This record gives sequence, C-alpha cells and structure tokens, in this order.
Amino acid sequence: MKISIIGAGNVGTSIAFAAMIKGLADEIVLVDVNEELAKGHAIDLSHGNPYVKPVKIYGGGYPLSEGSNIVIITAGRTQKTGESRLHLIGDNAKLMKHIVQETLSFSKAPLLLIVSNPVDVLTWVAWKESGLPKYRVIGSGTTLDTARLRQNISRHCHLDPRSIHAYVIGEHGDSEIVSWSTANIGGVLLGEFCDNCVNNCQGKDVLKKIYEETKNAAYQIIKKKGSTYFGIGLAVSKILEAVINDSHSVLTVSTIHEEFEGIKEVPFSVPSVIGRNGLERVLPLNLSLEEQEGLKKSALTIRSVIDTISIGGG
Ligand SMILES: NC(=O)C1=CN([C@@H]2O[C@H](COP(=O)(O)OP(=O)(O)OC[C@H]3O[C@@H](n4cnc5c(N)ncnc54)[C@H](O)[C@@H]3O)[C@@H](O)[C@H]2O)C=CC1
Ligand SMILES: CC(=O)C(=O)O
Repeated sequence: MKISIIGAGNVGTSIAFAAMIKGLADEIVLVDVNEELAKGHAIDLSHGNPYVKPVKIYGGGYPLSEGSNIVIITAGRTQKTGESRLHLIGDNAKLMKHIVQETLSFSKAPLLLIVSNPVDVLTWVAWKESGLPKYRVIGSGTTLDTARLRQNISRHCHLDPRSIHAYVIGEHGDSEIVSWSTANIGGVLLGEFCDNCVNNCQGKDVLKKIYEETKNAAYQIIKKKGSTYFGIGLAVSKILEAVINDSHSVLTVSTIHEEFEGIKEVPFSVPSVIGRNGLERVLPLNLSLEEQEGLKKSALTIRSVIDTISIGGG
C-alpha cells in the first residue's frame, strides 16, 4: 500500500504522523513544491520507525509518487483570520487542477482523497479534472466537524465521544448542519436522552451552543495558533483506515451526488460507507423538515461556488 501526500505542510505531515502511528501503510511519500521541506519532514518522521510498524517514508517531487494506491491532496493556501474556507477558491481551484494533472501522470487510477479547502468544491474540481469515477474521489468533508461535534457533546454530557453517534452534514463550512433528529447516545435518541438526564441543562439552547462551537471551531483555532492540523490528521487517518482495512466504516465524507433536490452534480457530506474501493454507498437520511431545508441550502451554497469557476478553460 503506497500512499502519497501532496503538500508536506502542517496538514500533510499530521496525516503522515497519524498514519505511521496507526501502521496503515507500507510506503508513505511526501510531495511538495518545496522538495527540501518534504525531504526534511520525511527524514524526521522516519526516525520514529523503531517505535511503530516500520514504514518506508521519503519525500521530494512528484515523480516519487509513481504507482500510488492512494493520493491525498493537502496542498493549498490556508485561511487568514476572518476568511471563510470559500474565500480560498480563487487560489486553490487552479492549484488543484494542476496537482491532479501532475498526480495522474505518475499514478494511473489512484483513490484521490481531497483535504485542501474549500474541500467540497475542490473534490468536485478533482473529480472533473481526473475523469475518475465518483466513488474514487472523496473529500474529507465533515469528518472533522463530526469529530468536533461528538467531542463537544461528550464534554457536555460527560460521556465517551465514541459512544455518541451524531453527524455534521452538508458543507465543510459555514452552511453545515447537524442531523439532530438522528443523533443518539448508545442507541437512545438525543431528545429522549436529554429528557432523562439529571444535568438539568437548557436542552435546545445547549444544542445551539454546541452547534455554534462545532461550526466555528476552525475560526477559534486559527485565531489562536494560525491553522488547524492535528484534528484533520486523525480524521483523515480514519478514512485511510476504512479504505486500507476495507472496514466499511460509516463516515461523513464529501462525495459527488449526481442529483440532490434538483441540484446537479453537487459534492457534500452525509453518512457514507467507505471501503477498499472508496465510496460504497450513501446512507438514507431521516431528517426533520428544518434539517432537510438546511441541507438543501448547504448544497446550493456549494453548487453556487462551483458555478463561478470554469474548468477546462483555465
Ligand atoms: N478539510 C479540512 O478539514 C481541513 C483542510 N485544511 C486545508 O488544508 C490545506 C493545507 O493546510 P496546511 O497544511 O496548514 O498548509 P501549509 O501552508 O502548512 O502547507 C501547504 C503546503 O502545500 C505546498 N504546496 C503548494 N503548492 C503545491 C503544489 N503545486 N504541489 C505540491 N505542494 C504544494 C506548500 O509548499 C506547503 O508546504 C489548506 O487549504 C487548509 O485550508 C486544513 C485543515 C482542515
Ligand atoms: C481549516 C479547516 O477547514 C478546519 O479546521 O475545519
């Protein structure tokens, strides 16, 4: 299993570190326009080999990625304080197009895993540019937001986040929503859990606060330390795990929906089954009317940005 990570910055190296610790790959390649940076990070990471399942790890330019099974794209500009992810589209769409071309000249039909922002729109760009089937082009989508949501609920309810089954769906961005009507703790729907809880908190207000904290987490972190990378490193390692171990895990990745509520070819996240070949299927959603409306708005937000960029013509 050869994995190449395009972009050996904070996110790319965090993914490599997490994948190494989990023993996921035989070979990890870090590719960056700054080849020295990629080489330096690879050497540094390789010094951890005696303490994990050893992996061949090296870094440099695109030719090193030849014959990759999975290519993870993390290259791109990051948000400045106050900028939304969608602000990055002007710079990062062009870059994505170039990276996909470079990547495919060295690997025939890899699974493409897109992480650069705005991740939904760029997943669509990568899919169009690559000509790969939809199930082979996956965005990290709201896997990170879902993790943040579960962590925030866990902190509030004093429960193990792994026992909380709740999902952020839609855009990885400001229009994302929570599928509260399906959220459950150990099989008990959240509403019922709250009704029987001894904490006596202000139910709806608390959910609103948890949603805002989840949605705005990246802004808060960027304000404090400039960018986010550890959380996404672990989130992407979970997607890798699902593919490499063919574990059929349910994850909120971003994939292209042929048609949704009359919107054509739109990428967004919903709980989806991930295995060796990529996307296996999207699960049916049982949303409230308000949530359905919210998801449609989110899909429209993404599609309207896609409509502003031109592919093929430059
Ligand atoms: N989807 C998600 O949940 C998340 C996405 N991100 C996104 O990930 C992206 C990367 O973030 P960081 O790693 O923090 O940025 P960074 O600035 O640390 O790293 C980006 C790297 O890409 C490299 N690069 C630029 N052009 C390249 C090219 N043509 N080929 C190969 N490498 C190239 C740069 O030299 C740099 O080393 C950003 O767009 C950011 O918004 C960040 C966190 C979470
Ligand atoms: C930067 C980003 O997309 C995040 O941390 O959610």
